This record gives sequence, structure tokens and C-alpha cells, in this order.
Amino acid sequence: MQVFRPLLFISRVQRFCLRSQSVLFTANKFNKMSTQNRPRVFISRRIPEKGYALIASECEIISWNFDDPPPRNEYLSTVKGINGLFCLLTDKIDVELLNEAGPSLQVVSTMSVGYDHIDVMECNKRNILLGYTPGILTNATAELTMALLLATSRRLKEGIRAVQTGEWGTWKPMWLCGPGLDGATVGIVGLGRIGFAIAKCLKPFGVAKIVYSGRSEKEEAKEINAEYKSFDELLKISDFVIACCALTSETKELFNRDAFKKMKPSAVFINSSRGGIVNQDDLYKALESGEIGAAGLDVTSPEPLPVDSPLLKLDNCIVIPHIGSATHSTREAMAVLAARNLLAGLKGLPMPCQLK
Ligand SMILES: O=C(O)C(=O)CO
Repeated sequence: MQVFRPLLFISRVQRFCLRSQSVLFTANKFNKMSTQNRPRVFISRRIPEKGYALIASECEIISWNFDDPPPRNEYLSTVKGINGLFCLLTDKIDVELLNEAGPSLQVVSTMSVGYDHIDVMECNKRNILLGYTPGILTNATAELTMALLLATSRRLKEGIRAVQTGEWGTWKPMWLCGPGLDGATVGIVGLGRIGFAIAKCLKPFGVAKIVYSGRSEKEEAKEINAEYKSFDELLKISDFVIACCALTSETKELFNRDAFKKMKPSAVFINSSRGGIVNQDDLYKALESGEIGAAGLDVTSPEPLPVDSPLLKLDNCIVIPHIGSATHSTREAMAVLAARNLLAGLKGLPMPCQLK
């Protein structure tokens, strides 16, 4: 596997080297793998090796081999004339980028189940095939959601801090108590794959009732004894509200002042979907005023959440950095599936997971 850097990229990389020493040490990872007459593919980040190797076996690769994204202007100039794009959920695939890529672009494959970063209509208009990675990150995301729910309701942030600061005195009957899942009503907003997997994880904790809301009732909800409710009713009766819906124009800031007002004052709100479904100012006010009990967020808007965000100052809010799918095997499987989608699309074959 021959790796070289064309002059065009060396000059760009040199500009980065001036700005950041850590980039200097890794700058040679911004590379181009050339083989003649193969489809040209841009991989916009450092990805698990198995996914990269699959693409490398059939394509000419230009890759941005860093964990952080390329600056937008670099991204735009690099996609010119490519046939395939391997992107991440943080990459905005919009009209501007598609115009820069030009008519050669046949396939966009995202290493994510979410696709709110892609202008799907515009890709459809241009006959650009879209691949995504549903299914394989379901269990990892459900597992992390459970971890976040437990950490939030059982006040682990305050507990860990108390140990570290010496605030932990003697065992106190009334100290650091929180709501338990045993006997609770849990509301799942969006009973898709991930919502369903979370419901299954909840069962052994002795929850009394699982309710869900969404566009329509789901046949498979019977399997987990989950009851369909209107969104408002779910908010009213749930001790825990778990947001599992995709970000769409309908769900944008669905969790706002009105929604938080309808929840119980003791309610624990968990979001492992997308930050955009929450109005964060309203969430802060609801948490700060005691309108709801606590919140656990794996996703925020923007990401990363600025360190001066008032949410981070609250004891009753735990924020973690969008790590729902972050297990070794899941991330590898996502990269491999995204690579397979890309290769199939480039060959005009059915993709394992095409977004229609
Ligand atoms: O795949 C996605 O959409 C994610 O959010 C990864 O955790």
C-alpha cells in the first residue's frame, strides 16, 4: 500500500502545522492512496482500520487522517471530482458541498444511523446514492442510555465529586437519594430500534410501566408490554422520559418550555438521540427552577457543548460527549458497513443499508 502526499495537500498541511504542533506530528496522515482507474473516494476522518482497508482494496483514497474534521474550506476543495464520500455525522452534506463535489459524486456513505446532517432531498435530486448504518449500533446506544439514566437518577456526578473533595462524611440516611427504576413509569419518545432496545434493558429493573409516543402505534410494542400514549400524556405520567426520536423538522426542539412544564417535578429526562430535539435554554430553566428533577444528555447542541454552558454548572445535569455507539466492536462494525455501502453504491449494486 503506497502512501504519498501530493503537493496540493502538502501546502495545506503546512498551514496547519503553523497553527498546531499536535497536527504537525500527524500531518503525514493526510494522504492520498493512488491506484489508477479506480473510483476516487474521500474519507473525511481517521476511521477503524477494517473499514479503511475495505475501501482501499478497490478505490483511490484521499483521506483526512485526523480525529477532528478538516476545516470546511479544505473539505470543500478536497471533494472536487470525487466519486464517493465516506462521511461522519458531524459533516454537513449540503448543496454547497454537493456543488463543489460536482456531477462525479455517485455515493455518500455516512458512518452513522442518523442522517440529519445530509440534505437527503438534494442527494435524491442529483441521483446520489446514500448509505447509512442502522441496526449495528442499537445495543451499544441502548447500553449507554441505560448508563446515563442510572448515573443521572442515582446522582453519580455529585457522589463522585463528594468522594474526590472530601465532602463524603459519614453514611447519612437522607444523602444523595434519587428516584429508582423499581415501580417507575418510563416514557420512551420514539420507539424505533434504539427505543425498543432500551425498553428491553429496562425490564429487569422492575419498572411498573413502559409507555411510548411517536407518529403511530407499533405492533412490536406488544412484545414489551408498552402502551401507546400521546406525547402530552406520556410527559404527564412518566417518572423517566427518554428521548429516542430522530431529529427532523417535526422533532426540532420538541422538548421545550411547554414540554418540560408538563413533566413531573421529579422527572428525569434523558437524551441520547440528537441535541437539536431539545431547547437547551428551556431545559436549563426547567432544571434550575426544579420544574423537572434531572437530565442526562449524551448529545447537545452544539457539540462540543461550550465549557461555559450553564448546564454544566448544575448538579442535576450530567452531560457526556456523544458516546452512545462508542464500543470498539460497534465503531468497527459501523466503519465496515459504511465501507460496504460505499463500495456497493459505486459498483451500482444494492447497498447493504441504503437510505431511500
Ligand atoms: O450513528 C449515529 O447517528 C450516532 O449518533 C452515533 O452514536
